[in-house]
Amino acid sequence: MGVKSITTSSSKKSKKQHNGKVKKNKKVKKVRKSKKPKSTSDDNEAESSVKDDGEDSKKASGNHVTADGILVLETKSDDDEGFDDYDGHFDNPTDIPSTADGSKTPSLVIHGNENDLANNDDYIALSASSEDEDAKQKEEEKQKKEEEILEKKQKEILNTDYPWILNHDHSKQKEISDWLTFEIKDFVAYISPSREEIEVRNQTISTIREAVKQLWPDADLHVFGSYSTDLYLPGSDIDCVVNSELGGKESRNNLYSLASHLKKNNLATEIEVVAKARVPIIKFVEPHSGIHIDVSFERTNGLEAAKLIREWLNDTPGLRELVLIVKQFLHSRRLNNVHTGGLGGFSIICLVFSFLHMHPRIITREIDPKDNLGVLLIEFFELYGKNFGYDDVALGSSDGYPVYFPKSTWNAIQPIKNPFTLAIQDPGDEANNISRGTFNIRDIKKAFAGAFDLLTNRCFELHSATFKDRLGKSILGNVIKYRGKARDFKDERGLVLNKAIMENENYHKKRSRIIHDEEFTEDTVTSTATASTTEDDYDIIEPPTKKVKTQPSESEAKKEPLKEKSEETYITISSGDDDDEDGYNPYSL
Ligand SMILES: Nc1ncnc2c1ncn2[C@@H]1O[C@H](COP(=O)(O)OP(=O)(O)OP(=O)(O)O)[C@@H](O)[C@H]1O
Ligand SMILES: [Mg+2]
Repeated sequence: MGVKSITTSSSKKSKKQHNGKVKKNKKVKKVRKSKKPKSTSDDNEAESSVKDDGEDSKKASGNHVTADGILVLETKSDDDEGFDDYDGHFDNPTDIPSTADGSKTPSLVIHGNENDLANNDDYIALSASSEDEDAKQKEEEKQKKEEEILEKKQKEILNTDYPWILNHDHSKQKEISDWLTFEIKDFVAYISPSREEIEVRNQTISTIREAVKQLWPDADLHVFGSYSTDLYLPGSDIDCVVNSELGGKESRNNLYSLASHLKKNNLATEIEVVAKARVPIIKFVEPHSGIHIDVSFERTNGLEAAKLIREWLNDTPGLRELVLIVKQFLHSRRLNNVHTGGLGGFSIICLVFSFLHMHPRIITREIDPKDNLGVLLIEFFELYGKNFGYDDVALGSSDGYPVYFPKSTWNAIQPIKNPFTLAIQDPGDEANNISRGTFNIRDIKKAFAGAFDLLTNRCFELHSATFKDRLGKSILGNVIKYRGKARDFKDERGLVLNKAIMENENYHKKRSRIIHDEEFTEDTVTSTATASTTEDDYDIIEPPTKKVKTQPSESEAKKEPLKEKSEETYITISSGDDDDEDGYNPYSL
């Protein structure tokens, strides 16, 4: 089922606009990264090697470089992070003016077939044979010309910002919304990982894990975040966590020990130790792959979240596509970095998940999300750019499904100093607002609203253009750009195993076995105790606390239409232990 027109009216779940009384954001302190730290006595013990490094260390911030070249950040800013040469400015490839205030957005309805080829003087009359040949020749010439124009335009865009349209021309689509849907799919295919990229990530994780185990035999390294959910862009970092039997690896000294150990083994450059943060981490670049790695310590919440997000992906068609587009959109505007008030990957996932699960036309099965990604993207921008009531509404979940609730009833975030903030309840911890760092919601909202205007204007413009003028044009290119290394369009996630996913599945399987075994032991102990005390009629034995698995609720049953269609291409890869899979299938997404 496809939607054949774009309307602006369907996603007005909350019409409350912010009141405009927004305090100016505090300026974020910039901390200069030490790109080429001086390498000195590598042999020093990590703990003792934390020394002052001249003038830098005298800064009030307390940031300094250790003797073995590790940057220690007492305060942290990541605003120079990024994986390509984005300039942070919005370069509109078509120079279509945006309706700056976003208030007068035209309602967009695509009419009949004015642009059909049949209306473009393509009619060839049947008559005498010489005329036939003439007409045929003319037609061939015309086609040749069109191909030349397309080729020329495609050559031009090689150096521009929307390479996903190369050899993927959808300009002849009757419905503009379908054109945008195809472009979104092409973009996702374009940035999806190749076999080599997955292998490099797998290898990188293995190498770091070995090094961690070498230093701490009681510890292991697990991956969470976008690599373990297949929601990574080509340059995304890998989020890892070190957990240990003895615990305590998050101590300041241990952080330095690991940083130093990785450096000595040539496994880390550009190392930063963020020891004082709420979640202490080490950040570095693995030099062989060039991948940015974040390592946190002694936590399991990210591992839980990874499993949950994979379940969301399985149950929510369109989630992966829209998340990747929104990530890229925010990245190219440098609005994705939580350290500078941006919107992080986890928050983006929650916003899109909530949007899709509460969309009236998806709930009622009126539309198939995969066939309507274009309309949905526009409506996502409309909702969070124009209509969402940031002042009053929080996003949360109930029975595993997203809900809205009043911010005023969320005790954990009281008192609310600035009402114009995004509040998203962590699905794994109801006291945690995962978007509390997103203090720049004003710019994010503005960017979303601008994207809505740009996309709808572009759709209008291309709708009334001739097919000749549409050739080589992009709709999506009006709001996102990609300036990484040239890529092919191969999504090879089905060809090679993503070890982070497999290991996360194994981790959860193992954990549920442990819980089961514990319960079983408790049951056995209890029944033994019961048996041995049967003669003692008055001994009351408390039943063991059971971990109750939630039954699917009524609302879950209603959500059935969001389940992925089974006729999709399905390639399974054996992880060596079939039992350990949680049903995640990259090619069904
Ligand atoms: N504010 C937060 N509170 C609790 N956990 C968080 C928070 N932010 C991130 N996390 C955890 O860290 C993981 C990675 O978060 P992140 O924002 O880096 O998203 P990501 O999917 O890895 O995106 P990206 O590819 O942009 O890095 C999340 O899946 C979540 O488990
Ligand atoms: Mg991440």
